[in-house]
Amino acid sequence: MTGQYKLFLSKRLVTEKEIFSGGVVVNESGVITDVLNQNDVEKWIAESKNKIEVIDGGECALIAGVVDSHVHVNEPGRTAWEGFRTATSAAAAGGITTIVDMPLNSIPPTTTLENLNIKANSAKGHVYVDVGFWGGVIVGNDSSLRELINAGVVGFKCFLCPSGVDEFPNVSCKDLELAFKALEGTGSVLAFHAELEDDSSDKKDTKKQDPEEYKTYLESRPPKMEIKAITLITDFLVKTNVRVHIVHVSSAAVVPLLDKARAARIAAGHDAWRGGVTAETCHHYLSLSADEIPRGHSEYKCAPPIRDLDNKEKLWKYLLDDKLDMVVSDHSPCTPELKCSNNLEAWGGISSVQFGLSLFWTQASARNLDLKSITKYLSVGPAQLCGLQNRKGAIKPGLDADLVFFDPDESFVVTSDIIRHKNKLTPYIGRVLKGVVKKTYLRGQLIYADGEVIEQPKGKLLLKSFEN
Ligand SMILES: NC(=O)NC(NC(N)=O)C(=O)[O-]
Ligand SMILES: [Zn+2]
Ligand SMILES: [Zn+2]
Repeated sequence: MTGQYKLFLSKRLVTEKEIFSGGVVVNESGVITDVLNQNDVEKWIAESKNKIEVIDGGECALIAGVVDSHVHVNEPGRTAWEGFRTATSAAAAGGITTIVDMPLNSIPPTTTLENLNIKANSAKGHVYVDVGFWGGVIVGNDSSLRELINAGVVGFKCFLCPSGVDEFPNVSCKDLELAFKALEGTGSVLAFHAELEDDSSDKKDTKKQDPEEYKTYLESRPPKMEIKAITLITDFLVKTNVRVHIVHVSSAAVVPLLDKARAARIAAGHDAWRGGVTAETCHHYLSLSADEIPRGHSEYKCAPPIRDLDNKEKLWKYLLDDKLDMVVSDHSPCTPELKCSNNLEAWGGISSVQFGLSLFWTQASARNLDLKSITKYLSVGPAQLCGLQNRKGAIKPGLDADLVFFDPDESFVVTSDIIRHKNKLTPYIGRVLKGVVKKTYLRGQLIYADGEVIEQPKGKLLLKSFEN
């Protein structure tokens, strides 16, 4: 075999199962060929007939690149909110090697093959990390779903309540029936924004309350809205074999309902991962709580909302009990003027893609979790959701060498000059986070080093007609 091999060394190499001193061998195509323990490293070097470049991270942990399966890039159409260059350079700086773009907020939305191609063409040549794409299910586009699958979308997102943008209308039960029918047998996944309007009489009239207080917004979207949505979805689950995923679970109260639905599907012999019923939560729900949100600061506003401390602790418990499958950013930025002090009127969405890994590690390390938790919840889980498990998400032979040298013991302060998102507004300004990304590699190639993103974007679009 000719060609340049790379050998990445670390005293703390993190696989799905172990942390040990060893090395990762990467071939000239950027694929991992071997994962070696310390004894085998010496042997491999001695016996290798290949030219080898050794990249020694020393005490820095070597982890799999993070897969963030929930990112709104907004280009084209709302490029002032976020674009491919800025979002993917923030991702690279944050140890993320794959993002998956959500189908809404860009214009047009990713709801037809033509629209997907428009989006992919605006991304092409401008991505520093690999980018996958979600399609959207909206009113009346069921006939477009199969061709979007054939083009390579990872799955579909739909809304059960207004999405915040007119061009992405929420679906009714009738639309869902058509969508499930179109997706049956494809292996694709339908992801739900699971909030359903609650019209019960005991709902607080938030119009009479101070709109700058976060509590006012929080009370306008009670856990009941999430429960109602999950109840509707689980009613569908008995009628379909399609994989279902719940995005951004906020209320811990829905987790037992999902668990029950999953158990029923598994008992019925459903052989998809997790019985085809999966759920994610987000860094903001695991890092923040409603009581710490200052008045008039809508950079904390997202839907569903950040809830109280007790809810946050329950989400952590469910995550560690394997009742939630992954943690993602739901990076959904906008221009500063849309983040006004009125929490009822401001845009709902939190910007954070660059900080997900360190946000998670700040919390996880304080809870005595080890580095394998990062791989499990931030890489393996999202990769599996998106059908990328044979390419992305872990350090093992056959997968892309998407690797990060990460110092888990060092801390940093979030300041606006280090933020690479297009708009710098984020709830995390001034916070001290634990865990610093030193270097990020995509398919074995350096894409970020010590504060600098390497020019010449090397990312691929994970679509059939755009790869290579
Ligand atoms: N239109 C949006 O970007 N919505 C997003 N906004 C949030 N989560 O606040 C989402 O994922 O629902
Ligand atoms: Zn959503
Ligand atoms: Zn989102």
